[in-house]
Formats: sequence, C-alpha cells, structure tokens
Amino acid sequence: MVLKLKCRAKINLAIDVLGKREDNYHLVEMIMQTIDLYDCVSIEEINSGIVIESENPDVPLDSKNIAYKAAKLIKDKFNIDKGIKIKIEKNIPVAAGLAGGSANAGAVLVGLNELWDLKLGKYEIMDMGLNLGADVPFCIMGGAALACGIGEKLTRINGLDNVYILICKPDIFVSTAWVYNNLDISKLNKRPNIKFLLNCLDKKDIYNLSNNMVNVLESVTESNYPQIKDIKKKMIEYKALGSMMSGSGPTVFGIFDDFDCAKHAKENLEKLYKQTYLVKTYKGGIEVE
Ligand SMILES: C[C@@](CO)(OP(=O)(O)O)[C@H](O)COP(=O)(O)OP(=O)(O)OC[C@H]1O[C@@H](n2ccc(N)nc2=O)[C@H](O)[C@@H]1O
Ligand SMILES: Nc1ncnc2c1ncn2[C@@H]1O[C@H](COP(=O)(O)OP(=O)(O)O)[C@@H](O)[C@H]1O
Repeated sequence: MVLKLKCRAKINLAIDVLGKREDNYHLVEMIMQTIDLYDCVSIEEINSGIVIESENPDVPLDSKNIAYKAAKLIKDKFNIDKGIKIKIEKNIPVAAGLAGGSANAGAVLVGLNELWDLKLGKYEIMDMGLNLGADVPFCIMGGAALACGIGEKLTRINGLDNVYILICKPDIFVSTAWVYNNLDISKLNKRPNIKFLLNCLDKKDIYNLSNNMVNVLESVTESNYPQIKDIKKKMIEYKALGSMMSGSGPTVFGIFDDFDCAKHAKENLEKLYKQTYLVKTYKGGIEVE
C-alpha cells in the first residue's frame, strides 16, 4: 500500500527574537501562516531499511534527509523492523525559509502513524516532531499560529483568509543556523508589535498587517544578500500591500489583495528569479490523500 500526503510551506508574518537558551537555540515570538505551496510525499512499506527518492538534486537521499530522520525516530521508538520507502516530489524551494524539510518530516510522522496504526494523537506527533526541528510541530498543525519558545509553543490564531501571496526565492543558499548565530539581539532597532499584528488579523485588516510586518532575522540575511532588498522593492512597485523575508530567508513574499496585480508582479519577477510562485494562504496542515 502506498500512502500519499500533501505537506505545505509556511511563511512568517512576524519574527522577534527575545533571547537565547543554554543550548544556543533562540527564544522567539513568531506569527506563522501556512500557504498553499506543497510537496507530495508518498510512503510505502518495504522489507527493511529507509529509502529516500527525489528527483530534486538539492534534496539529500541519505540519513541527512529530515524525512529519513523522521522515519528512523518512529522505527526506533516503536521497534518496527519493517522498512519504508519515501518519495518526495519537491515543489517547495529548498533551504528557503519556507520549512519545506520540516513539512516533509511532518508528513512522514503523520503518514507512518496511519500506515502502522500507531494510534498517536496529533499533539503526540507534534511533540515527536520537535525532536527533528523547531518548525516541525507547526508544519503538522498548519493554519496560522503564534509560536513562542523556540517555535514549538503554538497558539492557534486567526490567520489570513485566502489571501494572495507571491513567493520569490533568489538563487542563493542561506543556512538557518548561520543567520541565528549572526544575530546580535542587543543591536535590534526594529521589532514587531505582535499584539498589534494579532489584532490586525482578528479584524481582517490586511493593510495595517502588511505595513507593520517585521522579521528581525531579515537584517542579517539582507546585509549579506542585496537580492532580498531588490525583491522587496519590486514587490512594492508591483503593488504588494507589504513584503518581507520569510524565516531565515532568502525567500521574500508579498501580500496582494488584487489577483491581476499579483499576476503582473509574478510575470515580471520570474524573469529575474526563476523560483517565483503565486499561491494563497491555507487553513489546513498535512493532508492524507
Ligand atoms: C527561522 C525559522 C522561522 O520559522 O524558519 P526557517 O527559516 O528555518 O524556515 C525557524 O525558527 C527555524 O526553524 P528550523 O529550521 O526548524 O530550525 P532547526 O532545524 O530546529 O534548527 C536549525 C538551527 O537554527 C538555529 N535555531 C533554530 C530555531 C530557533 N528557535 N533558534 C535557533 O537558534 C539553531 O542554530 C539550529 O541549529
Ligand atoms: N526533505 C528535505 N527537503 C529539503 N531539504 C532538506 C530535506 N532534508 C534535509 N534537507 C536539508 O535541509 C536544509 C534546509 O532545507 P529546508 O527545510 O528546505 O529549509 P528551510 O527550513 O530554510 O525552509 C537544506 O540545506 C537541505 O539540504
């Protein structure tokens, strides 16, 4: 039997960093929003081992793949000696600040729970996911959330309803660890007003939301890669209500209230940046087909 799952990317509508834990992980306050840009993950039981297949050359096919780690976590915890083949059809840009790997890991946990009838509840799966990465629990939950702790303490919030999001990823590689390590919290001069932004979401006021988004990680990535400023500037020229870097980058997103403007922006940005996608925000998380 082959189980097929869809797992979606996220953007961050705000990121604040409040401090650092002893293990060097940073304490954050973030507004997370799922978007309808998804990878298809199929899982199939085999006799032994963990096999990863993907046609995307940027996706590791060995134990470095976070989907491999997710399968190993389940196999070890439940002493399962059967193997698993995981096929990943990548649509979410890799190393982009869109949590594509985390979404894949979430899909494997959700899928194996079903395939092997492990009877884990959603919160148990999310707790397991945290062992794989800070963003994995949110990818499993989906929709929109306020994320605290290192990103795992999640409160469901009103998100953006069916809003156009233009995603644009410059062709550069940015490591999340490098961005966090190069952030000097004492020197932050602009921080998000999370309360205000949550209030905007409650009131469905996407104009004030779009104008007041702040991602404190942006300063680190932006000062090393001028493409980020360039994309943000172009998004605004093409009538985005607001534009910001997602996560640790380098993807920049723009929020649009008008389909024709969003389409025009896409057609122009993709001439310069191949990985440009026009999607909508999404209410769900991982789905079994
Ligand atoms: C920045 C964010 C914003 O949503 O997303 P991405 O840009 O990765 O998509 C997240 O905080 C990323 O979460 P995730 O990518 O799951 O992080 P992990 O794999 O757990 O950690 C990668 C590295 O980032 C750093 N890290 C991550 C999360 C956090 N709260 N503090 C950190 O300092 C650590 O150095 C860690 O070694
Ligand atoms: N299933 C996976 N999909 C994408 N990248 C993966 C996967 N497993 C491991 N990686 C590695 O993780 C790194 C971060 O990838 P990704 O999760 O796409 O980034 P981000 O969290 O910034 O969106 C990449 O450098 C990639 O080599």
